[in-house]
Amino acid sequence: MMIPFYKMHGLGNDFVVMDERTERFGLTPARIAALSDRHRGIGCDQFVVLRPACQAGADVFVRFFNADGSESGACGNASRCVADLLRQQGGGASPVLQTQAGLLSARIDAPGEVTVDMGPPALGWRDVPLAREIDTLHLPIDGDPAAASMGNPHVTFFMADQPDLDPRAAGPALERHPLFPERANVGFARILSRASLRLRVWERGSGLTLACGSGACATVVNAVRRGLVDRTCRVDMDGGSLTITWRAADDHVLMTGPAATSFVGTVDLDGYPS
Ligand SMILES: N[C@@H](CCC[C@H](N)C(=O)O)C(=O)O
Repeated sequence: MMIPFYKMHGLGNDFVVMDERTERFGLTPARIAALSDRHRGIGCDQFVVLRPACQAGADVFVRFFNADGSESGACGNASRCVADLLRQQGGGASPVLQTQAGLLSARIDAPGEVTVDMGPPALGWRDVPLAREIDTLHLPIDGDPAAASMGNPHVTFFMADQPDLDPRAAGPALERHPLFPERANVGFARILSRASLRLRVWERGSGLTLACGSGACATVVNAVRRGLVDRTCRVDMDGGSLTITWRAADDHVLMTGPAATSFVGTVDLDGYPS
């Protein structure tokens, strides 16, 4: 069965997008993991499935899966890509995405340049979630990280005056630290100024990526909570930069950055586990 797919990326955080709005393709976690494999499949950090929206006001229902087949409630970079894909397909300038984390309003600023309202962060220990009641601003882990949810769990380490740390060293163990019952995305941030920071992220279920949109949002939220940056902050990642604004008026986090289509292809699903 030959199935079309879109290969897209946001700052090098790359996605396979499959459109199940008219037909289902039997995309089990095992099949998604096999298709996401960079050696034996198409290859991607996240696998994105489009379904018909079932909530009033939404244009499409979007589900995000990591390369290991696990599902995530949010993916910032893929949200910008889906908004831009809808534009390419003739949609309007303000698409609304239904996600597991709620409705996300997007704005096409220019072709391939998108702002997504990622909604308010969730800062309670049950929201992240953490395994027990702890102040999310100071977790009892070496390095004094902070935690926040942007629809998915993030922990942020602020690395004072250190050269870029390789997240592959500490990331895997921290992702599965007993404090995080649903695992966590692990960010290593270095403050550059009141309006900019450097970030590398070890992603739950995918490993080191070139950029992480929800991670950029969570990091700015945690940096503002610690009094380290202003509410609008540029986040420089290996693949490029995003602008994040944590709006005081309504607590929403806005993420602005690029969305790109690499190529469109077809794949024979019969060769993959069901
Ligand atoms: N790359 C993403 C985040 C993807 C999901 C994450 N790995 C998770 O499991 O929560 C982004 O751009 O936000």
